[in-house]
Amino acid sequence: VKNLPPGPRQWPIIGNMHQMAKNPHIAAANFAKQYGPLISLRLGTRLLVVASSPKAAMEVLKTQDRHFSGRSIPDALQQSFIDYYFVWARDCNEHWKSCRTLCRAELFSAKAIEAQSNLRNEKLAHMLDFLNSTQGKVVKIEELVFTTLINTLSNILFSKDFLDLKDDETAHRLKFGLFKILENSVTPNVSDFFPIVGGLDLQGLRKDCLNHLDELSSFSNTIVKERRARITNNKVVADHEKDFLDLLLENNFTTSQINILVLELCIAGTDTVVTTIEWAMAELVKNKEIMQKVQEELKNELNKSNIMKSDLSKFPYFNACIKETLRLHPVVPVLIPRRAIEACEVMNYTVPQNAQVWVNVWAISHDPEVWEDPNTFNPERFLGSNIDFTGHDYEFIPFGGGRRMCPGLPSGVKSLQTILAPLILEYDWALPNDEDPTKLNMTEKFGVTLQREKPLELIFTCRE
Ligand code: HEM
Repeated sequence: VKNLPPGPRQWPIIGNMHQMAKNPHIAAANFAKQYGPLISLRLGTRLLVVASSPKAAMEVLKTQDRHFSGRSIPDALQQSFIDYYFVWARDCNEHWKSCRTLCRAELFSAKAIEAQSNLRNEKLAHMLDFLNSTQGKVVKIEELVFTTLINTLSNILFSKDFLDLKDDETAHRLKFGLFKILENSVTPNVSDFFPIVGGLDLQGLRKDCLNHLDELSSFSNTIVKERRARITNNKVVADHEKDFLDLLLENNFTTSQINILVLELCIAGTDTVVTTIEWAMAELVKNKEIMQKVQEELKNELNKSNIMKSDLSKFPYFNACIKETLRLHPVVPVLIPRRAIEACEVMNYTVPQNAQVWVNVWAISHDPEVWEDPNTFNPERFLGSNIDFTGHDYEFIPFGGGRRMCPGLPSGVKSLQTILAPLILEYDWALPNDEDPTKLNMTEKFGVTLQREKPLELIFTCRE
């Protein structure tokens, strides 16, 4: 193809694979410094185009949104039976559209979020009770938050808890399974780079995914079957008692379609929020003055008895801390890769059909030409600023933008606010073994979600 975006020299057969191995978001950011905001790289037979400036991001997510609305299904998810399709892994087809429309109306609209608030508060109260009973002990933040989120979600979907806070083992199994599906689908896979060997599944990722998909489907399978039986027995449920499962059944979703959508929501809606909360808490432990400031802001108006009923979006500094966490630690660092469904022109270059396209949110967030002192956690930068993550300010796009933007944004933000606020207001946090917070290790580990290399552990003490 003529007129491709510029990029580093490509080696025979492997192209640039060896240069992108460990931290591809950082490698791509470094190439962008050398070759410009739109670059091309080759990973085996696959062409990868990376957008790394607000303008290039706008071209991908707005100007050419339709052209870049495709996804490539990772080989690990190419299962032989077609019912196993993840909405995020598919092109914008009819099923994708109906899932998004239904989710938007029934899970993520302002009305839906309001209707979920009692449930959310109930699960939050369980979390705080659990913390009160483990005072002085080391708590793994990811497990605590994961169980709380999964139970909130499973109640919204099915009116049932999936997990028990005291049952580490099942929580661990579920979390591990969800994580493995996600990890397998982004692990560099020879089958993706050289489709000619795809059928061989040389790394066994496809098989491993299938095993986890099967195991995890069993969590929802039984529930779906019971519900179908109830409907067949003509048990009438009042509209206000219907949950998301009732709606899916009314909309003629098959059991496999339901299983996969549930899994999808669990994968997309837990890891992202858990990781962001971990980063936010790590930054607040590390930056004592910021923590004091946000505590003061919340303390002025909130206490144990009114916190669950309050509108948490009205606390500017608290929300600036959330935004700054999403800026400095964008949890989906290169968005979910897009695929060009047709060739198109971007910034005077040609992006051929089927090229994979990344928007390097991490690079934009860490670019000193876009953000002053970009590596410092400084919530103040968002005070008095209109910049928001709604997908229109291309310097700050942690939820992506355009037609494939994260549909779960309202729910994700609500979870971040409702989980963080009581933890900040009601507890003092300390690191285990009297570790010095200013020296807390902040190393990242690349994946679909940019996690902490070392999971965060804290000891909570109730504040008076
Ligand atoms: C801090 C929280 C979250 C962040 C930062 C986040 C970020 C993202 C990003 C960057 C994308 C890709 C967008 C693109 O390609 O332009 C995405 C897609 C998606 N997210 Fe989220 N997300 C979060 C929470 C959630 C929640 C709570 C749910 C649901 C319960 C969810 C469901 C989805 C789904 C289904 C997609 C795929 C959309 C599609 O392909 O059309 N996310 N998210």
